[in-house]
Amino acid sequence: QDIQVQPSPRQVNVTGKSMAIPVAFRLVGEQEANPHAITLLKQSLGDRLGTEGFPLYVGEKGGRGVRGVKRLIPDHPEGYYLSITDKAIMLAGNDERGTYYAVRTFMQLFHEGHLPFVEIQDYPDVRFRGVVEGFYGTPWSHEARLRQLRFYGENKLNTYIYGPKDDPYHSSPNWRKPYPVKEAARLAELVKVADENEVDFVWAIHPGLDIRWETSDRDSLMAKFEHMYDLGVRSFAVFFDDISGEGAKADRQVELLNYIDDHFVQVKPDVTPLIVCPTEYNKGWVRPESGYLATIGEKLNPSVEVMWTGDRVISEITKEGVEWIREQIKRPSYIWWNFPVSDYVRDHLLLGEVYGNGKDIAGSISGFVANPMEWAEASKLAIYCVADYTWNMQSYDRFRSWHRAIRAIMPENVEAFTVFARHNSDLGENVHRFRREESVEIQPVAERFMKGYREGHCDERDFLALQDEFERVAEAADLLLIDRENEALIEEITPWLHQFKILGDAGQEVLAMLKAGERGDRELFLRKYNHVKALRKRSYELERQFNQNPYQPGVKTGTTVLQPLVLDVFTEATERFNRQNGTDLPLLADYSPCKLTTNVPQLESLPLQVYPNRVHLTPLLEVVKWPVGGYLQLEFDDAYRIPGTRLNFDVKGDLSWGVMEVSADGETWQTVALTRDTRGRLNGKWEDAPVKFVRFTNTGEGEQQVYLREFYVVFSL
Ligand SMILES: CCCCNC1=N[C@@H]2[C@@H](O)[C@H](O)[C@@H](CO)O[C@@H]2S1
Repeated sequence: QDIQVQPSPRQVNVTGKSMAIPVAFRLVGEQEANPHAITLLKQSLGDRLGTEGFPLYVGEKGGRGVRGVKRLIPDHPEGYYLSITDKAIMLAGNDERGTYYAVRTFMQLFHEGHLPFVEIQDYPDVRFRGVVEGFYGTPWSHEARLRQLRFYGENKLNTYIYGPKDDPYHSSPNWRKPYPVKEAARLAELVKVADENEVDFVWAIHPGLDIRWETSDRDSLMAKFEHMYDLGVRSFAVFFDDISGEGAKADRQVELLNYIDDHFVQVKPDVTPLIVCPTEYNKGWVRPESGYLATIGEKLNPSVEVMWTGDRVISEITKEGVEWIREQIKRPSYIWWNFPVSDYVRDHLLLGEVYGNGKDIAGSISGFVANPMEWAEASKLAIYCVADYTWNMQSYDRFRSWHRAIRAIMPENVEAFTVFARHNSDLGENVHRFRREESVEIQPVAERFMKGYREGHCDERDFLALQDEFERVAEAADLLLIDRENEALIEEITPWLHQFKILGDAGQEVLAMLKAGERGDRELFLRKYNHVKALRKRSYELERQFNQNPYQPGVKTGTTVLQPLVLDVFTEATERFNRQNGTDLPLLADYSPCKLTTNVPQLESLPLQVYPNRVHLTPLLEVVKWPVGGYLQLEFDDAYRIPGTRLNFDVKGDLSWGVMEVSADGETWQTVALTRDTRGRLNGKWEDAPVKFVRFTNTGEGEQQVYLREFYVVFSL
């Protein structure tokens, strides 16, 4: 079909003919139709809309204006029937939202002064579709949220769940308190703009960190919901994720949730179904012996929606997986998809395609919301694709959707943003071992070229292809840095654009270095060598200056193919030069003086943040279950003194179950005395003979549940 509608409609019949856009439309049905749909029509048709001209019928099934097409309207929530003929235009919704969506589709049919004669019957696969602002880190700004809600209206997403972990009035300590006046007014404005864009604004509460199972806290929660209801909120959620202890008890949670459902949701005339985030929210964390999910499945009111992230915290959603959980909770699950969220790989941007989820899962889920990055505008790439996928799964095409998302978000710089997004999509090593494709087109060329170069021949065609790619990288960075069409987006990604420019330059220069080496041109080789070293230093300085945070500070780009290629070519060319000229030009420092071993499942692939004299474990956001005998060990490349070490597990009790030890040989160990400071952190040091190993072990009687807030070791020769 030559018409481009986002998301892809279900059933489209085009006749191939079209008509010039009428100069005037006679609007029929204005009084009865969804007012937001009428407002949208007026915005897009302006003064062409009036009481004279080409007939334009709009309204919900049963309305006078659309009486004739009643049986053509799909009988599904949010469904609509649209037809354009040389006689009239019909925009007929199965319900109010359907009418609104018919208008959204209609607005996309205007093309070069013409309207195609077309008949569309359309409705969404998934009932609740949208975004959950549920990440750790800087919550989105008010302006960013307003832009998001309008974006959801354009893309037929009907749900925005407000649940930023770092909002103290959403979570502890102030979930019991009403919002201060200013914040309350902003939330009220968000609700209003959400309504205008036919988006349910779902306000979530996260009480589990300190909730007491008494009527006083239950009443506090009900009062808070009433306060939010007064602000205009009509959709509510309770999050019990990422907690341990009292708050994690299933029967207590169910008792509270059923109470809220019975005494609030079901008694209010206009509140949508309650949504809950269970504590066991992915299959990897299910403990059958706990009976947690069984309690939810059997005792929680069937009208309550239960969220689920899949087989793991970060995972692709499969038919098998959603059918499994459906059995457990005795209802379809409401998917919280942890993509493009990057709060566990904060130095990376996730701008790649949306793929890996089944196209056959619609029958077993009630909702699908994406948890985005703290970078609101940059998250729109994935959100656009999720809108397409959840509306019409069968016809979803990951590349087509991604490419149309880029055109929608950066119409003036499609090529440049495509290059940038293509090389900023993988996460790198991370604790969840979740990876995404990156640099897919150039990867085979890079691999083949490097293999050939190592074997002594440099394939000219591949060389030129790589050179061309690095030139495009450098060009894209500069074009985007001066882009003014989407300033909010450029502001978010500027650190990564600077890093991308350096990568493009470095790529071209290492290839020039290689050529100079092949030609035996020492002087040129040394010039290029020094330039690459300088670029590398600038790259490190960017890393230290931008996007600083306690988790993954810094700015990474092209980490899966392009950066390793630059490093490989540089290393190979420099080693050859040193051999040919008897020189000892240093290589680029990229080794790590320390490696981690552990038998704690959740810590297995935990990346380390290595600095000149300190090594940090990447803090974790989730609760870590630390089994008896569980240990975490750092092995250094040399023997060092340990002037300081610090750990913070954010647990209330003492840490008598744990012991910190050091060793020179990995055989004999000495205990390090730890002292607790005023903020509950445990500090220690080892001033005796230098050691190569530092480890922490649970020598207690039972499994411990801790937060890995901070764990670092200062080492020095
Ligand atoms: C079933 C839905 C509950 C999901 N709750 C989650 N909480 C955390 C989120 O705040 C994080 O952004 C996410 C990614 O780190 O991990 C988990 S996913």
